[in-house]
Amino acid sequence: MIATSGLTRRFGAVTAVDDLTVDVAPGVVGLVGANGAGKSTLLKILLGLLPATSGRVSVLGLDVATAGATIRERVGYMPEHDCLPPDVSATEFVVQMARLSGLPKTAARERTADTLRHVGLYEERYRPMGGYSTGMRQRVKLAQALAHDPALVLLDEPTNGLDPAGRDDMLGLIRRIGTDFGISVLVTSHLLGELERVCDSVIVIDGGRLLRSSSTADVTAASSVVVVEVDARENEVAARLRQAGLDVHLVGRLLEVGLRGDATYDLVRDGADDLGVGLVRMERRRHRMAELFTRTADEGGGPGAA
Ligand SMILES: Nc1ncnc2c1ncn2[C@@H]1O[C@H](COP(=O)(O)OP(=O)(O)OP(=O)(O)O)[C@@H](O)[C@H]1O
Repeated sequence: MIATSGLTRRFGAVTAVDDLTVDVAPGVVGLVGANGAGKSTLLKILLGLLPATSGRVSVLGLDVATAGATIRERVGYMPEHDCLPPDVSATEFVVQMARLSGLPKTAARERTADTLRHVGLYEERYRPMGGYSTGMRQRVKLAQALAHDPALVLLDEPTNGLDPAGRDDMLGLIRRIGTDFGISVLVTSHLLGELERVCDSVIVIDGGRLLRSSSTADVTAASSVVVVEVDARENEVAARLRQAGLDVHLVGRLLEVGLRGDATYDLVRDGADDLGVGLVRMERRRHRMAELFTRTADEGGGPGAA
């Protein structure tokens, strides 16, 4: 979907993107980095809006240096900053953007209605955007990126300024762009935790340099720890399970039990039952990407994962 080789972009003394070589497969891909890491600069280079200082980049198999206009026909872009005219409605705006992308009038109207419905804007779509909440504005920005049915969308910090419920909605929408419509997504955020929930893979950059590029499934594979929560007397349950030959650590009120095959689950259930204690939760822990990247940061001075 995207390939860069030795990509570098300097602004005077600042190197915003520094010798970046990365191959991005189709799917929903996260690009994470602290503020100033070079994410927006990279997106603008991918769109052919900003020339690289050196190195090569291709998007959808096309060379950005020579095929910028063709790439922009097939790629949607949601910029980070607010860019919506306050005195027009979402419908008028998205129709206009779709027409600028080359759709005929009727097709532009139809696509606009579909896309605005998809992002969850209904009767509000006829009101001037100046009165919209941040969440509604982010949805319009997303809709205009999708209006011309692109093969790939580049989303720059789409959860910025949203409250937790708004973030969840936006992350759900992003996931569905990939799964329901088969459109590849490159989405940036400074929060790794939110990207791991919706992305097939994540690229981490810091100071314009590649720190890591990994598939989410590889990183978040199941660990060998079963987390157990009981409704009382966790110390006694822990002792009981140790007697049964299991490794148990008490962390606050939770028991972390080392997995020894499927029999572990039966031993935990029986142990709690013997003591007359209720079992609230028993689940195999999954690694979180943040753990891995925090270790990387400790070793190499990269960004803290949130
Ligand atoms: N047009 C420009 N002129 C000068 N310096 C710039 C320009 N654009 C970006 N930079 C610098 O390049 C570095 C990377 O900026 P960039 O906006 O790409 O980071 P980012 O990861 O997108 O962060 P943010 O989320 O804060 O926008 C920063 O140090 C920034 O100040």
